[in-house]
Amino acid sequence: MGRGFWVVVRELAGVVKNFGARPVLRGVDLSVAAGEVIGVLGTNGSGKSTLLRILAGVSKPSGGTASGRPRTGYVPDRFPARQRMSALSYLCHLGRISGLSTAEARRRAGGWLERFALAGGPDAPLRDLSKGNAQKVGLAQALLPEPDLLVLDEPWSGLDAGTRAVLTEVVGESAARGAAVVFTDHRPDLVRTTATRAHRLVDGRLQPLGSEVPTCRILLRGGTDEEWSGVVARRGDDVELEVAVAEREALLLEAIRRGCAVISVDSRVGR
Ligand SMILES: Nc1ncnc2c1ncn2[C@@H]1O[C@H](COP(=O)(O)OP(=O)(O)OP(=O)(O)O)[C@@H](O)[C@H]1O
Repeated sequence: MGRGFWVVVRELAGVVKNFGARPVLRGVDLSVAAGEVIGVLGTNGSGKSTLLRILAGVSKPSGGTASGRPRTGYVPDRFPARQRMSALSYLCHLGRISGLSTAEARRRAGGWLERFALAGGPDAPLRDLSKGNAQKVGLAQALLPEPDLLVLDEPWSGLDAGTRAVLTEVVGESAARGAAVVFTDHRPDLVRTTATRAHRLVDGRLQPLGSEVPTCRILLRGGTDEEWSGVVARRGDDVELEVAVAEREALLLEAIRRGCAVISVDSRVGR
């Protein structure tokens, strides 16, 4: 794989993904070039993980094309690490599968676990790891083969402050050595500061950040059990929605119809 800016490592053209009759991606075009860091924002259920699975090559589009076969490291939104084996043994095993010698796999795996400060050390059994520590092993397995494309699904979530900073450094270093990085997150500020290019996934399509319609956040409490679209977060009885400013009045009327209390309407727009 050639290195350097504008070498496209992976390209999605008109990618559609349906689950049953339900379209989640409706025509996504995305060129991913070596050395760039692409951030993807989107509300819960907007299809970010679906998009990243297709980019990582672990899921096939229902329509359109996904081309390029870079060496890929992928961190899914939930890292499944239920095995009895230690973090180090697990990573060494994956390293050998990806073609590394045992000694090299051990050296790299140990290095990543130390850098991410895995609690319990490299011999900690996978199934005993907390969510954040399992996430560190997930990151280490993705970084192990020095991928040309790093696909990270909400990689900062669940990490402590120190490890979040290390991960930000690692993303920068990966791009500097010529890897492409694509990540998702829910925080527009983090996406803006970390990515060289940022998008928002809306209605199954990618929009460059900044070109999207202005939105506002509305916090509702209680009401009927009907599903909302545009959910950003749920806390107990509270649901936080992000909606286009143009739809604000209609949504507030709907909230009243459903018997919800309107706790706040955040007037910051265009995020
Ligand atoms: N394997 C599947 N089968 C059926 N529906 C699915 C499957 N995977 C995802 N979906 C649906 O596709 C939609 C998009 O899901 P996805 O996980 O991609 O969203 P997301 O933007 O990553 O959400 P979140 O921010 O909550 O992680 C959701 O409605 C989800 O229920």
